[in-house]
Amino acid sequence: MIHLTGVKKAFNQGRANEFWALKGIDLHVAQGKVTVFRGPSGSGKTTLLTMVGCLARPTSGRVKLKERDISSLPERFLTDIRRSTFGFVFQNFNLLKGITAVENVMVPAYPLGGDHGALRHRAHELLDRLEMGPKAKSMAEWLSGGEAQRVAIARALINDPQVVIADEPTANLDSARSAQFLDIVAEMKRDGRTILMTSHDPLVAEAGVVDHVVTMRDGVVVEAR
Ligand SMILES: Nc1ncnc2c1ncn2[C@@H]1O[C@H](COP(=O)(O)OP(=O)(O)OP(=O)(O)O)[C@@H](O)[C@H]1O
Repeated sequence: MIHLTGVKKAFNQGRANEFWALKGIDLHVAQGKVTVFRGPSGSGKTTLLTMVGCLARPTSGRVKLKERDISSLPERFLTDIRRSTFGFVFQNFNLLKGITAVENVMVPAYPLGGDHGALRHRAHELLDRLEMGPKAKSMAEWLSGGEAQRVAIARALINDPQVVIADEPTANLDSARSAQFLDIVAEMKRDGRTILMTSHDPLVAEAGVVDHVVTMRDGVVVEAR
């Protein structure tokens, strides 16, 4: 589904502090599978996810999504593809403060227009599925880490994405909540979604729901299984 060929990414290119975070990645991500990226801090996992999720462009190399080369598309096309194809769960969940949980879930759907009432209904349904119904009207800043995470997951799913990308999703969770998160991953997989996540947590890499583990070091893939 997603093919990376020779993907390199430099930060501060041409300056004294030039740094190559990715040094040539070849990778194939199959549809409907769960892939975990692991490796030491600074090995390039997050940078790679930003390439795959069209959040940034490679310095060189190609990213193909369903046979379409997306690495060279202009920003406005990338924005559309990002919105229609990917859902993101960021490490600190990045919920907007001052608005409720359900309003946070609705935010990524606003640019697509559509009926506000139907959208609110869908957002409530997603929160119910994640057992967050009772907290739907809580302000984001009142939520615990595990609750905020489930709101972030509901938000990632609001546009019915084919691919869900999660950066260190269990970093702020205890073991019970991490296990609960993996159950949610299993459900997303059953729904046919492709899931990509980074994790330092061995429990995540070894979980039964995970199909592929990609190990990175110093901007290259050292093992893929
Ligand atoms: N915007 C940036 N400008 C300069 N350097 C950057 C930038 N973003 C990332 N880097 C560098 O690129 C390298 C890879 O970063 P990345 O966040 O991809 O690593 P990671 O494997 O996800 O690490 P962690 O496990 O700590 O999240 C790091 O050395 C980082 O300092």
